[in-house]
Amino acid sequence: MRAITHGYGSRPVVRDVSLVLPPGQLMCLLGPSGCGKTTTLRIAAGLEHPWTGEIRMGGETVAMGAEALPPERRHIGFLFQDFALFPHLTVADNVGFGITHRRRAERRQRVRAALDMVGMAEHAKVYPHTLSGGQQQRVALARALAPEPRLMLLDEPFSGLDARLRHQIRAETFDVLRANGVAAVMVTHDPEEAMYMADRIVLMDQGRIVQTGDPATLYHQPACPFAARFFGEINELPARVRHGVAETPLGTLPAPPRAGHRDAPRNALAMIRPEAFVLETAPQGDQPRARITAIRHLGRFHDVTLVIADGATGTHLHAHIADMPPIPLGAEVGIGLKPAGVFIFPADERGKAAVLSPEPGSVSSVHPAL
Ligand SMILES: Nc1ncnc2c1ncn2[C@@H]1O[C@H](COP(=O)(O)OP(=O)(O)OP(=O)(O)O)[C@@H](O)[C@H]1O
Repeated sequence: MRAITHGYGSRPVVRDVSLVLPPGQLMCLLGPSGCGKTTTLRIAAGLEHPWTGEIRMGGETVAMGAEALPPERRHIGFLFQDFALFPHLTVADNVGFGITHRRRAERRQRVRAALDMVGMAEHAKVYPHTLSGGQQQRVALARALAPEPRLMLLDEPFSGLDARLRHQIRAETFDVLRANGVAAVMVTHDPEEAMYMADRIVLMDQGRIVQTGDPATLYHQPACPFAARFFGEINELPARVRHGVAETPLGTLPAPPRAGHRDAPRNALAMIRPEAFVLETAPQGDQPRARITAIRHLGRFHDVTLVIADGATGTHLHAHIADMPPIPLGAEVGIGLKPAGVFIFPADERGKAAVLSPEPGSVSSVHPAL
């Protein structure tokens, strides 16, 4: 997909999007509601004709300008949230629905193979209403895979399922796609789901691609404040950068060149993931300090609220501490930071507006844009 722009009426909702999906890989389009994920998927499917740009599949141009191959000739499988199986057809007939043009013996063999893939072969003769939600989802996956598509498109396929089933079905879907080497593009607004499923995540905002990369890159090297915020709660502090060093309320931190390497100090934003904090019970010398005002045990870690003396009200920060030392509420601790969870951005980068705290010097941790 190259330089695709598309919209509804005169309003563009997908802007200059280019994507490359290597064979057998799973790509997730991730972003907040309305950012253009589904429209991008529909363009790939041939359900929307892009205003501009080109789409190629396996070396063949399937859309360019007014010329476009219809969806049924693109050899694409679909799995959407409302995967509606046909209630009056058996499981086997549902799965065979998209391959009725093939010879009978071949069709039977494909249906059998597709049901085997998802572990539903023994349910071939029953009707969908006798199956659980998870089983129905497996049948829908088998139906999508039966025609041996060269590409699978999945749009929030697990969002109708409750949390436990969702985890199970997404793991099964991932295994089936992987085992069969099926290339797939999946739309989700859930960063955790994208990180679980994707070889490559494409993060979108307002119709544009913000960042593309493997899950670790997006989490550990966010390209902008929006990308940093999208993957979870993050603390935000004002900073001033000069000569590659950021002055923050938590002391000086190294800053990348683009955050400010000129002589004149530049306003910047320091973003700190909660898990980047290290608490020192015996602060040393001029080490930055904070007071502990709340400790909540959340299973895998403690959520610790810290207040640093910064302005009249102090600044609240949230730390996630896996091995919580025995520290009483109200104690003062030294603050250390693991560099991998600290990002410094120029204050004028995208997302600047959200940098401002609701009240001067108050809560500066921000929840993901879900
Ligand atoms: N058929 C349509 N006609 C007019 N506007 C549309 C149509 N489909 C989508 N839009 C608008 O285009 C924008 C992008 O929608 P799209 O469904 O692609 O986003 P999305 O990222 O998939 O969001 P969601 O997760 O909420 O589905 C939204 O503002 C949406 O309201």
